[in-house]
Amino acid sequence: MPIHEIRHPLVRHKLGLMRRADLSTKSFRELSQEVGALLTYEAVKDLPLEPVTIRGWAGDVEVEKLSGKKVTVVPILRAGIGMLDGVLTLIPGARVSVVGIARNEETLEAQTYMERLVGELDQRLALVIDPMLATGGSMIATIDLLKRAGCREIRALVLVAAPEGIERVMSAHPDVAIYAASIDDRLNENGYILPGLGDAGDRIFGTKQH
Ligand SMILES: O=P(O)(O)OC[C@H]1O[C@H](OP(=O)(O)OP(=O)(O)O)[C@H](O)[C@@H]1O
Ligand SMILES: O=c1cc[nH]c(=O)[nH]1
Ligand SMILES: [Mg+2]
Repeated sequence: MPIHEIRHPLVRHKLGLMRRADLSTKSFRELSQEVGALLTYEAVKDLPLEPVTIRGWAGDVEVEKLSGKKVTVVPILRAGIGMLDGVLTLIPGARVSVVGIARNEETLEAQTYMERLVGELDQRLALVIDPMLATGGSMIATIDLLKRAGCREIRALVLVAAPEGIERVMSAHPDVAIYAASIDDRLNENGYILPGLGDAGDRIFGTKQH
């Protein structure tokens, strides 16, 4: 499955604002939601529709409505929460499956500490959301557990992705499409994305140590 870098001017502008080191927590949070919504718009552009006839102002008219594809949004704690409301703005009826994963800052290994999935996963499109795809460990662990739970249709939505992480996810899960607002240059020696956004969880939750 391909990687989609969303090169829309609104996405590029908003992501550019997020890269400012002195951006407030409030603005970083708002922009995470906005870019999350714009990524969603792209990621679900093939949702199935069905025709339905309704009574319009000049008589009957055939319109299209979503044919009821079930969706679950899967925020990876913590930072994925920062995109959740943006996704739900466009898909308000989606069920939310929460996965808690923290990266060990020394080994960079993803450690799962919580898993609360909704039902009927075999019938749902899962949209996994996390601002950062760095080594790819957290995303792979999430996709692994969704597949173990029966999910067959999974898409990953991230604000920034590193080429190293994209490659790992694509080779572990070639069926999963990735939607990114930006594919950045590389990882640094601590596993942070360059130029990146810094620690997205800290910036969304305001836990950054000064
Ligand atoms: O691709 P990876 O190398 O796995 O790194 C990316 C992960 O790291 C960050 O989470 P972190 O572990 O810092 O947790 P947090 O969201 O609770 O801050 C980020 O939100 C991703 O989940
Ligand atoms: O650059 C990075 C890498 C992992 N997690 C983050 O929050 N930022
Ligand atoms: Mg963090």
